[in-house]
Amino acid sequence: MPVLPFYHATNTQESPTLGKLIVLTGPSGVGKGTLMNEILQRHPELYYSVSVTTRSPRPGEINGQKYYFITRQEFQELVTKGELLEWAEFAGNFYGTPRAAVLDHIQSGKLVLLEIELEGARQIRTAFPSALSIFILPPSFSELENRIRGRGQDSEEAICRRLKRAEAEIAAADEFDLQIINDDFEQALKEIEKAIFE
Ligand SMILES: Nc1nc2c(ncn2[C@@H]2O[C@H](COP(=O)(O)OP(=O)(O)O)[C@@H](O)[C@H]2O)c(=O)[nH]1
Ligand SMILES: Nc1ncnc2c1ncn2[C@@H]1O[C@H](COP(=O)(O)OP(=O)(O)O)[C@@H](O)[C@H]1O
Repeated sequence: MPVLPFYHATNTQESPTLGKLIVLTGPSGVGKGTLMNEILQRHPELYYSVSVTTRSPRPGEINGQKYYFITRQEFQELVTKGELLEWAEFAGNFYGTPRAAVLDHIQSGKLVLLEIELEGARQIRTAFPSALSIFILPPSFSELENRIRGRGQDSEEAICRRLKRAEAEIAAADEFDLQIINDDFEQALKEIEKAIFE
């Protein structure tokens, strides 16, 4: 079982007062993870919230880097104990944001980044109205499909589930503070950086 950074939150208040919470969302395959990695490389002072998931690791995915890979039972226990700030089911697996680490980093004045799907992003918007929410759009649906397939890491079934879900996600883009099209990668990065640091 992975060792999770779940210590008791010193702050139970749900509204960030010192740091800033930033949510990046958008359909699977749009490039959220790639954009996030580059932002973290360029700005190591940012805190990236590592999620828990019941999905199996893809080849090369290291436990504790992008995700803590846990069982469904472990996930259920975290939900029951109120240890997740938000959680959702996506394409047959569960994903959630560990609460304590995020709240403590906000309290200490950090910029905290979440990269999560639509339902979780909605939960965060409700709980943290002052959070900055950014929706990443693909230049077209066919390009989104090319990217998911080109990544070459998911089964046909997983790809179909993601594409089906993508339509509903894209339809919700306007709910978020900012919509950024990830066509030219550098341009998209610049727009995200501007939103985060302005
Ligand atoms: N609600 C929620 N969604 C998450 C969390 N972590 C990751 N996700 C989202 O879950 C979806 C599936 O992620 P993943 O299985 O890594 O597939 P990928 O997005 O196709 O690379 C993506 O939209 C992620 O942004 C989380 O903690 N909470
Ligand atoms: N601007 C872009 N132009 C072309 N390909 C991109 C761009 N941004 C990301 N990609 C590629 O698209 C694929 C999906 O990106 P990924 O970051 O895994 O998406 P997500 O995390 O949103 O599921 C990856 O192969 C990535 O290299």
